[in-house]
Amino acid sequence: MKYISTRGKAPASSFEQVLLTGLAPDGGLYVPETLPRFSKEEIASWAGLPYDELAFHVIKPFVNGEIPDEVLKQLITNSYRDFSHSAVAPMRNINSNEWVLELYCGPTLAFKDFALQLLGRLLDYVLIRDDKKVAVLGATSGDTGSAALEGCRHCANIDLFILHPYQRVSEVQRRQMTSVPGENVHNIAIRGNFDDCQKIVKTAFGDQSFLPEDRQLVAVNSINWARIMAQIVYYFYAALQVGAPHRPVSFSVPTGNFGDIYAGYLARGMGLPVDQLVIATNHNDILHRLISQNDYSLGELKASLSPSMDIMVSSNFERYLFDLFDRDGEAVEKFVTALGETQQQLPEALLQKAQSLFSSYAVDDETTCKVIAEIYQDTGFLLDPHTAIGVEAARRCHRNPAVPMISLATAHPVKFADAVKKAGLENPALPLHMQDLFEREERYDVLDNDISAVTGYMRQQLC
Ligand SMILES: Cc1ncc(COP(=O)(O)O)c(C=O)c1O
Ligand SMILES: N[C@@H](CCOP(=O)(O)O)C(=O)O
Repeated sequence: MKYISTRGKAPASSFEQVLLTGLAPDGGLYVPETLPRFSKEEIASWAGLPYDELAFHVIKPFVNGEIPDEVLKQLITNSYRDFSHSAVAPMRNINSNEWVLELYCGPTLAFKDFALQLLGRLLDYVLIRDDKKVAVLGATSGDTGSAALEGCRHCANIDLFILHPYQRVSEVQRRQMTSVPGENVHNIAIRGNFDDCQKIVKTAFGDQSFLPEDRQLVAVNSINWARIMAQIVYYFYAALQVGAPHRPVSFSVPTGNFGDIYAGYLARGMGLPVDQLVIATNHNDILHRLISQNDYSLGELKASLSPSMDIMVSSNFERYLFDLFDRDGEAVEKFVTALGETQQQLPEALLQKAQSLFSSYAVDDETTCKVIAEIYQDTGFLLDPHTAIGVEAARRCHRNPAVPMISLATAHPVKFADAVKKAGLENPALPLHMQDLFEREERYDVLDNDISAVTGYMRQQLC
């Protein structure tokens, strides 16, 4: 298996090459040249497998033998060993055919742990084997940051630089990142929003001349293919529990950078019978506007009660566009680089194609809180605001009630006290391993929204 760029101008790369980078040299994102496809019988034979065993089957074709099977198996098993629930990703029924997939049983209480626990181990293995040192550079709206630090902080060959938007993440999210000890951990608060942080990261990948000679940048955001690869697994895991592959299944996914829902799109391409994928957004609704009104234009990024989804420039949408545009890299580049300059529209036939799989819905803060309160009252289950948006969008968009609808629960409510309080409910207690979070020392620096401020800072720390 080779990986190619969505802009069509970069040489094909191996798994190890895409693991150890971020963007392709032409500014595009890597995708597999061809997607592995599993037969119905093969998928059916995985019913009842423990999470890690299923993950090995799904992930193996993407690694292409570049890591020996036995090693890969062990890295996967170790990644999910310490999750707080034996099912790793437990499923909960909230109404007749409505399900919630709990993806927050990892160490940092968000779905990011599924990929970043594995990414940290894959990097550690490859870097030690090849005797290489790298600098990880990531942007976070709150959850990727702590999951990346937790996944990679033990790797001696990695220095970690995580940018978060100053005063725009929740207090628990900030403390989870800024209280991580270690000489190799560098938290930077940027005076700007998440899109600003992500732009700095992408610009730095494009010109790495600021790094010492023996270093290269590696991404921990979902621009790194390995992130997406690991996130495909739980779509299979959940679907198998409600009767797939013998019946279709739908998913509702709280969406920001489009990584999570893109993983669901790939699961479908690999043979999982997915009927509907619901794009659930907060008022930063560029993707909802595109799907519902064919309006792909930047609006003002406004803070919400679901801060992790305060994103407008949705990185992985480019990967989907690459397929939608029949893998025409030039057309993709033209479409995505015009964002911000003009209002972009899809040709009608392509919009209809997108709409045949994707539905979308945007949920405001008030409704988010109402849903948190209602679901708690009806089921005793406390949702975080991102999950509440997914559940509401699922209810609004579910086309066929006979098809199970699974909403992805992407974070634990304890991370978002503001929303829980505004819903009139009490915030749950922090889990045992985070009990002293509010007493831990915090370390971070605040920098202007300026690429040279960040690259200068990184150079100073690395030299
Ligand atoms: C809790 C939570 N939910 C949903 C999302 C959206 O996921 P994606 O960016 O993959 O669309 C994020 C962050 O991206 C998140 O942290
Ligand atoms: N919501 C994310 C934003 C970054 O998304 P990623 O999936 O590309 O890492 C966060 O919490 O940081």
